[in-house]
Amino acid sequence: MADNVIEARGLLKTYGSQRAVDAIDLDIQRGEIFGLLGPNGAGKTTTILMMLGLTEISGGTVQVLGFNPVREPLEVKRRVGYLPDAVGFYDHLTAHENLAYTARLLAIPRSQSGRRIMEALESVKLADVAGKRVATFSRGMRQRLGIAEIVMKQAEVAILDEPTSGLDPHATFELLEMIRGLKRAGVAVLLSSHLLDRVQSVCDRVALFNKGKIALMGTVVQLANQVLGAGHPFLVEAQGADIAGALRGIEGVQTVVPEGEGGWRVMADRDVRAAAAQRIVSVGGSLTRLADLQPSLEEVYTRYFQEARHAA
Ligand SMILES: Nc1ncnc2c1ncn2[C@@H]1O[C@H](COP(=O)(O)OP(=O)(O)OP(=O)(O)O)[C@@H](O)[C@H]1O
Repeated sequence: MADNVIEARGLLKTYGSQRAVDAIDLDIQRGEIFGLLGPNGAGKTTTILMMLGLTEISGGTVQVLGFNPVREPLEVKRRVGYLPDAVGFYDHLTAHENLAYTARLLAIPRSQSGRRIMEALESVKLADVAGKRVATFSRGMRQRLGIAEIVMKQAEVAILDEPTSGLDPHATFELLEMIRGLKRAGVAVLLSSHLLDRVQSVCDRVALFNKGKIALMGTVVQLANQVLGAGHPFLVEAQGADIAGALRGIEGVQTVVPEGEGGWRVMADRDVRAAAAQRIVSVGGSLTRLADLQPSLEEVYTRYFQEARHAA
C-alpha cells in the first residue's frame, strides 16, 4: 500500500436505513497529520471506530498498516495509538502505574518498559507528576498522558478523537505541540475536530465530512481554491504615492480593495508580492507591510456549508 498507513475504499456504515458513513475513499500517508472535520453527526467518530475494529463495517474495506481491523484487530491495536474523546485511565492508579499496566498488556519486556515509560512521560512534561494519582489530573494532563501512552507504545499511527476539546488555550497549544512531536517522530496522526483554526495550524491535509460523505479533501490551500476560488490574496500597507494605482498596474493583479488605514487587500492570479514591493518603491512609496493572507479553514467551511444548504 505504498506509503499509505490507512486505506479506505467504499467504506460504509449503516444504522438501519441511515448511512452514517457513506462509501468513503480515504488514504492517510506515513508521517502526515490529517484532520477529519465536519459538523456533529457527520460520521467522523464512526469512521475512526471502523479503522480501529471497534465497530462492524457494513461495506467496503479498510486497511490499517496493511491489516484488516475486523479480522486482525490485535495487530491493529498493537501498532495504533488511540486517544478517544474521554480518555479511559484508572483514576486510582498513578500516571506511571497506568502506563505500566498498558505496557504489561502490550507485553513490553520489563527490561524496556521502565525506561520507555519515563521517556514517554518526559516527552509530554508529566515526569514530575509520574507518581500522582490520575484522579488529581486536569483534562489537559489526561490528554497528555494519552499521548504518552502512544509514545511509549511506539505506535506508527495515532488516532485522536477531538483531542483539544475542553482544553483552555494554553493546554491546547501544548497538546498541539505534542501532536507535532509525534509527526516529527514519524508517526502518522489522524485527528478529528470541529475547532478549525487549531486544526489549520497543525494539519497537512484535511477531509471535510458532510452527512457521511467526504465533501472536500486536500490541503487548506487546495480546499480554499475549490470553495473560495483560486487566487493569491495579500495585504499591503504603504504610504507616499498612488499605491492603489501602482498595484493595479501589476500583471496578474485582479482587485485592489482598501483595507483599514493606508492598507489594501490585493487579489492576484499568481504570487506577485515581489513585483508589488518593487513597484511601490519605484513609484516613491514607502512600504510598511506586505503580508500573505492565508485562506482560513473557517471561511472555507462556512462557505461550503452555506452553499450546501442552498443546493439542498
Ligand atoms: N450506535 C449508533 N446507533 C445509531 N446511530 C448511530 C450510532 N452511532 C452513531 N450514530 C449516528 O451516525 C451518525 C454519525 O455519527 P458520528 O458520531 O460518527 O458523527 P461525528 O461526525 O463523529 O459527530 P460528533 O462530532 O457529534 O461525534 C450520526 O447521525 C449518529 O447519530
